[in-house]
Amino acid sequence: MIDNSSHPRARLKGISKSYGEGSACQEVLHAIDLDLPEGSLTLLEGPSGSGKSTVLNILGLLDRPDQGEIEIDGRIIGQWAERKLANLRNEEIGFIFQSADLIPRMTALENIRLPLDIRGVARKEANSQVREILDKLNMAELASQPPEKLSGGQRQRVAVARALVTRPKLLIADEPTSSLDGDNARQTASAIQSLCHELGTAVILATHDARLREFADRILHLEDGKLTPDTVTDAAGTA
Ligand SMILES: Nc1ncnc2c1ncn2[C@@H]1O[C@H](COP(=O)(O)OP(=O)(O)OP(=O)(O)O)[C@@H](O)[C@H]1O
Repeated sequence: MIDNSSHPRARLKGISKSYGEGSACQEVLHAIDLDLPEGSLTLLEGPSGSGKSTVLNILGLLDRPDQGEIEIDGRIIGQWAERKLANLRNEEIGFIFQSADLIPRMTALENIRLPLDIRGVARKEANSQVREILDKLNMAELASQPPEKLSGGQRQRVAVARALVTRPKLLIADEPTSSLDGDNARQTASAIQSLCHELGTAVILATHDARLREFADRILHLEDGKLTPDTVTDAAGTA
């Protein structure tokens, strides 16, 4: 059940981040605020170098901000130790990158099952969870195929399933469709959208790909260190 009355799945408050020192210092993010509600897909657009990956790395607890607060499902992260960050990341955050990075010599089913195997989920239960997610993505017939027998789009949808099989609270997707053609990009975005709505996962997806706009619940634009609602969707009242 989606309950937007409670705290968002992830929240950034007053986040600033600079790289370099002295005269080479460049402020990439300036006092960014961002809420990612349960079961919603937020598209993050912005020119190359505007800091989209930096936002995702901070949300994914892979990088620390210079200033500001990160909140994941109501917990303020503050100065948590690396081990605690790694645990939270493994248990509650899923990642999808430009390349699917599936393990060769393992079938699609085994690749998707890997995060469940690592958690020690019993084989029968894990297989049934994988089959459930493959069914939802209309990919059941691909379960026994190794990555080299899959198309680029199918591989990326396997990566989507692998990222979501553990039902993370937050999904971070960095340019997940940039290597795909139109149909495959749309099918991958559609897979992310339908699973995030169904599982209640908050998704943030950074992209240059305007084809993905139709799948977004909200579009944000990052430029000059600031995050603003996209003017078109804002005017339509959906941002
Ligand atoms: N580890 C780092 N050290 C120094 N500078 C960095 C580092 N990471 C990012 N930057 C700089 O910060 C700026 C933002 O980079 P970032 O990768 O977040 O942008 P982006 O919007 O994701 O770009 P793209 O769309 O090209 O992937 C760039 O100028 C980049 O060179």
